[in-house]
Amino acid sequence: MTATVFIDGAAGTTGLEIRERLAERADLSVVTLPDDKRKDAEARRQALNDADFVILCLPDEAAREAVALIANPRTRVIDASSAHRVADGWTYGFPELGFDVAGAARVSNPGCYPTGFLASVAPLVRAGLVPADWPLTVNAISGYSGGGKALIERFEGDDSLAFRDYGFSLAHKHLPEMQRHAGLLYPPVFAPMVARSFRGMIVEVPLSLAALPAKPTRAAILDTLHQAFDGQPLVHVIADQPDELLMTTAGERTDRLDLYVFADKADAQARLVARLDNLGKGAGGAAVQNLNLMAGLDPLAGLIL
Ligand SMILES: NC(=O)C1=CN([C@@H]2O[C@H](COP(=O)(O)OP(=O)(O)OC[C@H]3O[C@@H](n4cnc5c(N)ncnc54)[C@H](OP(=O)(O)O)[C@@H]3O)[C@@H](O)[C@H]2O)C=CC1
Ligand SMILES: CC(=O)N[C@@H](CCC(=O)OP(=O)(O)O)C(=O)O
Repeated sequence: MTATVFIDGAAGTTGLEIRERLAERADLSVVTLPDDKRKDAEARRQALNDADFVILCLPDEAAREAVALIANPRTRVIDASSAHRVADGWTYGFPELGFDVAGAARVSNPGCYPTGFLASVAPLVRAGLVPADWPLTVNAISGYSGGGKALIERFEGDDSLAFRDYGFSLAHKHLPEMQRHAGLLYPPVFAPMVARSFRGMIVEVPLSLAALPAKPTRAAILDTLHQAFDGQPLVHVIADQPDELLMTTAGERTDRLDLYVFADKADAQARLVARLDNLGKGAGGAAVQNLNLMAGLDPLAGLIL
């Protein structure tokens, strides 16, 4: 019998992305609620407990409520929200970093910005090239779909809005997962921004190589990243150093995550740059990848490479 997958929050930005990736699948049966029932607690309780897998594409509070509604011990959960990313009993849904997603009953999808940050930084901390107490910073730019329906409406309802700089409280909700899963003593200083592009994301970590105790070269960093992601179909370590990286207003729909390492000729400074689609490996693509692994299906089914 094919496994059933209930998408809670299927009418939202991430929910729609997941539905599209699962639309042609014969190896899964997708369940969604009709519009007049999608926020009805009883209808959701039933769908949550009837499904083999549920994917939560909800705001954090609604995701916590959904988990509390599940009484069926066989129902396995993938939560796209930030409610459970450092919670006990949950597996962080980043299989390329060694988390055992396939065997997990509760999987929390990484945030979009942390996906880029962790891919660049976690292997370097694990290899001892960046010490756990190093004061890292992250500069990142997201397509406006990263803020869900509300931010899409804001950008698409106001042509004069070009760019948004935010996160000035220095308490962004992604900091705990960045710190925890990179193995850092301190959270990075995080400067997120939004551009007038529907989708797409660039996450950049500047590094003073000369100041680091291990004084790593660009070649050593590339080698560490290559080893970390060798054979991973979604994560690509790119040895080239292009002059520029561009985002278009529509953005590219992809589940790839591309990692670049830029450095000066003397290996004194570097910029680690991750490029992804916030709705791909940053959300919907990662959810489908994790679902494939948990259900023991073709790991790349439905993904956009
Ligand atoms: N957008 C992105 O790039 C990423 C998003 N995420 C996370 O995924 C989750 C969903 O985000 P996103 O799709 O962007 O958000 P959206 O606002 O686009 O969608 C959220 C959906 O949840 C619905 N909803 C809200 N409350 C309830 C409830 N109590 N019961 C049932 N449905 C409810 C909303 O209904 P209505 O349509 O009526 O508003 C909406 O359809 C969030 O936790 C977000 O942080 C994670 C990574 C990246
Ligand atoms: C552009 C924008 O507003 N982005 C969102 C994060 C989107 C996201 O990744 O959601 P998760 O936290 O569930 O991962 C923000 O900064 O709050």
